[in-house]
Amino acid sequence: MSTGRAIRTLGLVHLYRTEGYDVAALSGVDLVVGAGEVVGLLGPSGSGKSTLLALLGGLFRPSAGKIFVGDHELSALGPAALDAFLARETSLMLQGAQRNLVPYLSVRENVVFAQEAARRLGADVVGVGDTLALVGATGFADERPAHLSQGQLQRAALAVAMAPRPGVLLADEPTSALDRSARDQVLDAVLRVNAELGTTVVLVTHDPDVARRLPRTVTIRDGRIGGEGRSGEEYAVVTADGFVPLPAAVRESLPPGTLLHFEQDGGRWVVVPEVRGEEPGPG
Ligand SMILES: Nc1ncnc2c1ncn2[C@@H]1O[C@H](COP(=O)(O)OP(=O)(O)OP(=O)(O)O)[C@@H](O)[C@H]1O
Repeated sequence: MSTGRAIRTLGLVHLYRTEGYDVAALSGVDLVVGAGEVVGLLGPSGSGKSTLLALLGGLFRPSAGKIFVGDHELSALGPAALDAFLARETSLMLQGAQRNLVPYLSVRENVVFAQEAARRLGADVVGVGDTLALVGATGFADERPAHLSQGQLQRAALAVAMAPRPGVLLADEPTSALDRSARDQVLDAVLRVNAELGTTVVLVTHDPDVARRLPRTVTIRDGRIGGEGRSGEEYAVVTADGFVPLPAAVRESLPPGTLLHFEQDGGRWVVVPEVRGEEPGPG
């Protein structure tokens, strides 16, 4: 049985360097995901979700900041040690299930292929049949990707991701473009992986129905953490440098430049906007 690994990022910044200008995809993300937790990453298109997931999966290194998976800081590992660590501990399901599968191999052969690659890098892998059964892929294990539905492709990609029994599963929109029944089957499979193996899961989604089934969601906005949802309750999150992004509804009623008082009321903090006209005049 695999043991989920905790994830922690500190001041994560990522710039894409393109010809002529740089794009700041992440501008300081401090995120803690507990071992064995399931977290959904939400946010508008272009807010930085895929970039965050790719950095957690070691696809590329951050421009600044640190990433810890379990006790290891990824940027402190050299290339060979990083490859071996990621092969054992972290699986990244890329957006678009087919990108995770070898097209001329059956689902079973894809899982065997992934296991062999992981074993060469030191992973302790278990039987293929168990992995296929875990994600509900036994019934189409001998089919090639071209013969599978979109939902089956996602479960096949999940089987490949789980082949090395990683401590962390990262999934980029595994339920997008699926009908409701296929979406529920994929989400059920991901949640079963978490429940049975204790794998830590971070999953990007745009789907409010998927988000509602997750115990915790983190919203990325403009490359930062813009808020969190816990069992349906929405929260603002204080960043490591003391900033609090205002929820969208609050922002609409507080234009830029609004002055705020923070007043203590028993055990609570109350935020009181300065009423216009009460500012002290000159002299
Ligand atoms: N390879 C790249 N080169 C240059 N800019 C990029 C690259 N990849 C992403 N970006 C930019 O970085 C920002 C964050 O992109 P990212 O794909 O992480 O967002 P996202 O929240 O996952 O979006 P979506 O929901 O549309 O997938 C965007 O402004 C995007 O245009």
